[in-house]
Amino acid sequence: MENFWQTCSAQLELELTPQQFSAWIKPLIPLDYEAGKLRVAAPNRFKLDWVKTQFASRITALACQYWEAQTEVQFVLDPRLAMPKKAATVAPVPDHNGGVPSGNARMADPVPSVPELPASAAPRREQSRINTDLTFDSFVTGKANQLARAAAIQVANNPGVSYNPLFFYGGVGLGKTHLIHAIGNQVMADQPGAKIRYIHAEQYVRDVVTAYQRKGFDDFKHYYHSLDMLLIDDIQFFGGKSRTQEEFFYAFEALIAAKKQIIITSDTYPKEITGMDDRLISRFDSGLTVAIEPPELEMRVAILLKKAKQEGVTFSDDVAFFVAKHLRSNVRELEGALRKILAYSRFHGKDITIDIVKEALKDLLSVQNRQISVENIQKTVADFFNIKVADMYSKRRPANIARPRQIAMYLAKELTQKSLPEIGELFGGRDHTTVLHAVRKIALDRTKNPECNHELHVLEQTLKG
Ligand SMILES: Nc1ncnc2c1ncn2[C@@H]1O[C@H](COP(=O)(O)OP(=O)(O)OP(=O)(O)O)[C@@H](O)[C@H]1O
Repeated sequence: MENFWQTCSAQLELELTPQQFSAWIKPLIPLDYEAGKLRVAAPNRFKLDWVKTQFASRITALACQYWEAQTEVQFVLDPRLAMPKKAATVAPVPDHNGGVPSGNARMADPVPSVPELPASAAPRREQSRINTDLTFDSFVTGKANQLARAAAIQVANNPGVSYNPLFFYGGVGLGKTHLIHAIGNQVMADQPGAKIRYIHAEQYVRDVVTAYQRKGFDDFKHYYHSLDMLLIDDIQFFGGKSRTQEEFFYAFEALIAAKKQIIITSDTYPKEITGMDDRLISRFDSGLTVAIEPPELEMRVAILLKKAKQEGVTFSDDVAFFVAKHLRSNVRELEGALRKILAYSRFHGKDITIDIVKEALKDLLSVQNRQISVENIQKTVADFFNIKVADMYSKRRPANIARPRQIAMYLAKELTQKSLPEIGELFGGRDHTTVLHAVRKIALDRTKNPECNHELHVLEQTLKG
C-alpha cells in the first residue's frame, strides 16, 4: 500500500498544480488495503468532502491500474482525530525541513507544549527530532560540500571542542539540513545518553511565543540551556524577531560556556542575515563558518545514481548525465526529478531511458534554455569526456583530447548554423579544413562504430534538451 501511495502521489504531483497537490493530496494518509478496498484518510471534513468530489475518481483509476484489479477507494476522516488529545502528546517530530510530517503527527499540536519538553517520556532519539535517514553515509560529497562535510565530521567526532558554533550557509536544497542531522546521528550513536535537539528556527520562534503565552519561560530556558547539543536550522527566520533573538542569545551563551555544541544553518552568510542583532551575528561568526555550494555536474550525477540505487532502480550513467546536465540548481530539484521519472516509468511499465526522462520531465526541461551554442557544445562535450573546456581551444593533441574536440566540432556543424571557418575560429583559431576533417571523420565513425553513435546520441539529446 505504501508503494502504491508513493506512486499515486508522484503521479498526481505530475498532473496537478503544486498548490492543488499540496493542499489536497499531500495531507491524505493511506490507512489500509484489504481485499480490493483501500482506505484513505483526510485530516478534516472540509478536505474530505473536496477530495471525494474532485479527486476520488482519479485516485480510484490509479488504484485499479496499480493493482490491476477493481479497487474501491474509501475516503474517511482520519480516525486518529477521534483520539483524546493526550494520546498525541509526543510532540510531532519535525521533518528535516522543520515542518510537521505527514501521518499521525500531523494531527498533533505542532507547537510542543513547553513545560512538557523536559518531562517527556519519549526516548532520547525521539526527543532529539533527528531524522535517522540523514546520515554521513547517505550524503554524497563533491567539491561543493567537501569542506562542510569535513567540518561536520570533525565536530561529530569532538562535539563542543573543535568548532563552536559551527555555522553552515548556502542556498536552498543544498544539504545543510542533511549535514546537521548527520552530525546528530553520529553523536547520538556515539553517546546514546546525550541530550540532543534538532529544531527548525520557525519552530523555535513558535516555542518562544508559546512560552510567552503560557508564562513558561523558566521551563523553556531550563530545557534549552540543559541540552548537550543544539542543531538549529534556517536561522534567518529569526530576522526581525527580537524576543526570539534575545532568548536564543541566552541559550547560546549558556551552551557555549558549558562547551555544548551548537550547529546553525542559514541561507546566507551571518553578516548578511537581515534583522539580526549584531551581538548574535558576531557570535555566529566566532566558531567556524562554512559555505555549501551548488553541486557540480559530477556530484549531481553521483547523487542521482545513489538515490536511484536507494530506490532499487537501475539508472544508466547516460541517463544520470542527461538529467544532471539539465537540472543544475540543487539536490532537492534532482530528488523531485527522480521521483517523477520513477513514477512515470512505473506507470507506463517502461525502462528508464533518455526518451522516458524527457517525457517525464517535459515541464521542467521546457524551461531550460534550449539555444545551442558552440560554447555550450564545448562545455557539454568536455564534461562528458571529463576533460577541461580549455582543451577545446588548446593545441594539445593526445587522443583523449583530440577525439572529444573533433566530436565537439562535428556537433557544432550539425547543431548550429555556424560555418566551418566560424567553428574553426571558436576552436582556438583552427583552419576550416581541420574542422572539415573532424566532421567527416566523426560522421564516418558514427556509421561504423555503435559506441560512437551512442555517445553522439546522448550528447545530442543532452544538448537539445
Ligand atoms: N550531498 C548530498 N547527498 C545526498 N543527498 C543530499 C545531499 N545534499 C542534499 N541532499 C538531499 O536533498 C534534499 C534537500 O537537502 P536539505 O534539506 O538538507 O537542504 P537545505 O540546504 O537544508 O535546504 P533548505 O535551506 O531549503 O532547507 C534532502 O532530501 C537531502 O537529503
